[in-house]
Amino acid sequence: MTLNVKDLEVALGGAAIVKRASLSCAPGQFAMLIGPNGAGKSTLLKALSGLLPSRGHVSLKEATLGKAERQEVIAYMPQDIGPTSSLTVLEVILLGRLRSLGLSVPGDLAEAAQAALARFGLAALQGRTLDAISGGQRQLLFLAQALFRQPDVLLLDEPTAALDLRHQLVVLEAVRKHCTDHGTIAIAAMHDLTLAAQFADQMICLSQGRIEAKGPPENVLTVDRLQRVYGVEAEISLSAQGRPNVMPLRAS
Ligand SMILES: Nc1ncnc2c1ncn2[C@@H]1O[C@H](COP(=O)(O)OP(=O)(O)OP(=O)(O)O)[C@@H](O)[C@H]1O
Repeated sequence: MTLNVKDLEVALGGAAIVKRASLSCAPGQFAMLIGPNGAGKSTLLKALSGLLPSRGHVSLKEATLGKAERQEVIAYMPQDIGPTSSLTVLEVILLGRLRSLGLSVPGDLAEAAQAALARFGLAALQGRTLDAISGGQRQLLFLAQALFRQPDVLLLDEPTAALDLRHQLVVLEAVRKHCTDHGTIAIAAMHDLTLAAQFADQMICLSQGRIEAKGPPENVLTVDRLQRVYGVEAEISLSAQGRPNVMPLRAS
C-alpha cells in the first residue's frame, strides 16, 4: 500500500504555492517534511488530505484517490489546534445527543478509547472540556484521536510544536510504533531537524514550494543544503545511531 504523489500543484490566492511535488512512501514508512517558514509544508499536507484543491495525482493501493476518498483514508492533524476541533457540521449536531450516543458506544470501543487516552497520559483529563486543558494536552489529544481513527495515511503538521522534551519523544515513538505495527504511512512537518532525523525513514525537503531533496536523513541534511534552503550556517555530526545532529551556528 504505497502512497504515490505525482506532480501535485496547489495554488492559493492566484499564486503557485506547491509546485510539481512528487514523492513516494512505502507502507509503514515515517517521513519527515522539512523546509523553512512559508516553504509550503502545511499547504502540501492539506492538499494531500483533500482539504485544499490541488492538481496532480495521489494514489494509494494503486488506486487514484479523489478528494472524498482522501478524506476517508487520510487523517490530518493541523498545526494550530485551538479549543475548537475539525468536527463536521453533521458531527456537531449529532453531538447534541452525546449522552444517549455515549450509552451506545460498544464496550470494547470505550475500552480502546480509554487505552488510547492513557497511552498519552490523558486519562485523568477525560471529563474536562477542550478549553480547560493546555495547548500541549490538546496536541496530544488530537494525535491520540488521529491514531484512534486507524487511517492508512497520517499527516501531522508540526506534531511536537507545543510539547515538552519528553512528550516530543512520546509522540514520535507512538507514531513510529503505529506505523511499524499497522503499516500506516505517516508524514510529519517538522522544524527540529535533529529530532526529525532521529525518527525519519525518509526526509523530504521543501523550498519555495518545490521538493529540493528527498531520501535518507544523512543524504538530505547537508551543510550546503542548510545554507541554501534555510540561509543558516550549521555543523552536522553523526549520532552514535548514525543519525545527523544539526547544530545551527548563525543565520547568514
Ligand atoms: N490562503 C492563502 N492564500 C494565499 N497564500 C497563502 C494562503 N495560505 C498560505 N499562503 C502562503 O503559502 C505559502 C506557504 O504557506 P504554508 O503555511 O504552507 O508554509 P509552511 O511551510 O507550512 O510554513 P510554516 O513553517 O511557517 O508553518 C506562504 O507564503 C503563505 O503565506
